[in-house]
Amino acid sequence: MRLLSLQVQDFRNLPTVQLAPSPHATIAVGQNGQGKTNLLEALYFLATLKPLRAGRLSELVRWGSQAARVTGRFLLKGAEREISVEVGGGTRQALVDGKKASSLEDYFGGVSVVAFTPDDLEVIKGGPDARRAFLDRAVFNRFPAFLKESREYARALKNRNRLLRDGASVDAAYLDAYDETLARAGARLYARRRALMAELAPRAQATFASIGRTADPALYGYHPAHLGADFAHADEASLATALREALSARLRRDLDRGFTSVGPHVDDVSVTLGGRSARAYASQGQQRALVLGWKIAEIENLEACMGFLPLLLLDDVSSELDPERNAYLMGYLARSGAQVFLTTTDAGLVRAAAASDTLWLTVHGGQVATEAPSQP
Ligand SMILES: Nc1ncnc2c1ncn2[C@@H]1O[C@H](COP(=O)(O)OP(=O)(O)OP(=O)(O)O)[C@@H](O)[C@H]1O
Repeated sequence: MRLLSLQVQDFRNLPTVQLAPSPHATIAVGQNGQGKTNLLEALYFLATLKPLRAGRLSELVRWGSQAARVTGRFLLKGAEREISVEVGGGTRQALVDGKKASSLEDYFGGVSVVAFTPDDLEVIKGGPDARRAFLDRAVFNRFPAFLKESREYARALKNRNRLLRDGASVDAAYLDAYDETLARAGARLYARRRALMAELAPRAQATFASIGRTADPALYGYHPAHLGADFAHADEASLATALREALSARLRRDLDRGFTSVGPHVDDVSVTLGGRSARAYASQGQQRALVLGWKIAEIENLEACMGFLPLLLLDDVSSELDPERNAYLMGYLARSGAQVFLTTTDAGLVRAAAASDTLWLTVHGGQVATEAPSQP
């Protein structure tokens, strides 16, 4: 997979951007608040249809404009295709080769992206929802059908919660039918997440061992609390049965609260260092290394299992990592041959690692120029 060209219009503070990225590294340099992250966000939005950080779609449209548009021309399995996304009036429209996409599968068709931003530290420091979102992004990259499957689960959950809020008037038989649907959809999500973690955790643990500078091993795990010891081997039908039982066991409580308290939507990923919670005990630098281990594992895993490297977006990562880990990351990226977009406020941090075919961009006040920053 390779991005051949990118066009951005009225996305955040970027009025117009048109560029042909390097097949390897494209490095955007600029002071704080100039639009570097916005450029990465435009790419992320194109590749996922999800904002990287905005809560609402309307935040993506340049102030004073009606709509934003991002278009990318990709080389995918030897064929070129163009995908575009338009946002306006709070909705988004996905286009393939200029026509409305017939389905999300048609739109994505092999485009995948892995982003690494300073906010990713939330995966260690933040709550379960941040880790779940992180896990699900990786699952979606690995198993594109997961997008549809997680939507089905979200729909079933919404319906059940609506019913629970009706409280005493709920017909038990009616609720049973909802539980059946929810348990089946939930079991699929468990199985997808479990499969991804089985591939990814050993790789992430190995990467951490080489960058963590500690004898303590890292462990990344996914094990929903109510699913018992045989979660690792249970088939999907057994997972659905277990979830159904958990839903029944908590029905009273759920009716009181008006929402469903068990299922993939409340799961967590555990990250431990030397057997202790990384959130409570790992240093800031170790936490960064734990996230870096995960990201590199994700890239390696996609290449091994899907046969292509994702597009990599690295936002201001060089200032987050110490020189040794930074050198490790740059070395890894150069060896991997991945197509990378990288932002930095200080070109000096990445100049030494930049190959001769690097495309340098200078970002200033939303204007993106294809020129190298001057050497100090
Ligand atoms: N919808 C929008 N319309 C216009 N400008 C916006 C919009 N959303 C954000 N901005 C502006 O974009 C700028 C921030 O850009 P961005 O986050 O890309 O900065 P950056 O270059 O990555 O900076 P840093 O190095 O601080 O992370 C801010 O000036 C902000 O006001």
